Amino acid sequence: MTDLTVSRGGVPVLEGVSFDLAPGEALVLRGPNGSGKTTLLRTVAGLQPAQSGRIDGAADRIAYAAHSDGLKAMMTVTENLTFWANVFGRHDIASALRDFDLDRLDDRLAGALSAGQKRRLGLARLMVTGRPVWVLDEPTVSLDAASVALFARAVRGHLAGGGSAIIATHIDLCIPEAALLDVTPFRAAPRAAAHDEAFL
Ligand SMILES: Nc1ncnc2c1ncn2[C@@H]1O[C@H](COP(=O)(O)OP(=O)(O)OP(=O)(O)O)[C@@H](O)[C@H]1O
Repeated sequence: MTDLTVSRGGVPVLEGVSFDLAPGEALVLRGPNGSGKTTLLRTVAGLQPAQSGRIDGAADRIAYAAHSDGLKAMMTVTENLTFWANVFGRHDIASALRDFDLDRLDDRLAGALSAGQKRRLGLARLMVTGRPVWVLDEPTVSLDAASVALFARAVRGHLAGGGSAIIATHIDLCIPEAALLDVTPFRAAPRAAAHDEAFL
């Protein structure tokens, strides 16, 4: 990513953000609430255009996990993972079930899972996509300490297999391979237009 400016509602949020992410590398985004981490991740994932700058090598390589778990409530755990695997032309869900400790919940409806179990299933979806770049927004919300450790292990396994990850989080994930990027210095200066919209 080179010299990116990202915006919300037409107002620049972060300016001049550049970073590289090679296979096997992870980047943890830090910054206070409202500083622009979600906006940056959504832009990198191609869900919204960059205001300026360049994003190379991201298209079709990213699996994005947002704040919501993106589950089908009336499908079982197995059916949800199978659905996502098939969307990405893949079939193996066994390792995702195992790595996120979902084996014993495999035939439960997603709508009947606890918040932390739903989150584990939402994250397990990443594994079945086969996509090399994981873009994750606050992935550990609702997770207990044991599940955070499961998640960190899954990320490290992904990195060891040549994958990469960009993760916005407020907690220490204990992923020693990860570099940190504090977005605070890249916050856009307040624009006159943002304050002059007196008639909105
Ligand atoms: N539609 C919009 N128009 C203008 N500003 C917006 C709009 N949506 C969000 N914002 C602002 O953009 C800024 C960046 O929000 P963003 O969600 O990227 O922050 P964040 O770093 O992910 O925060 P958090 O840690 O709370 O999740 C915030 O100040 C937010 O209020």
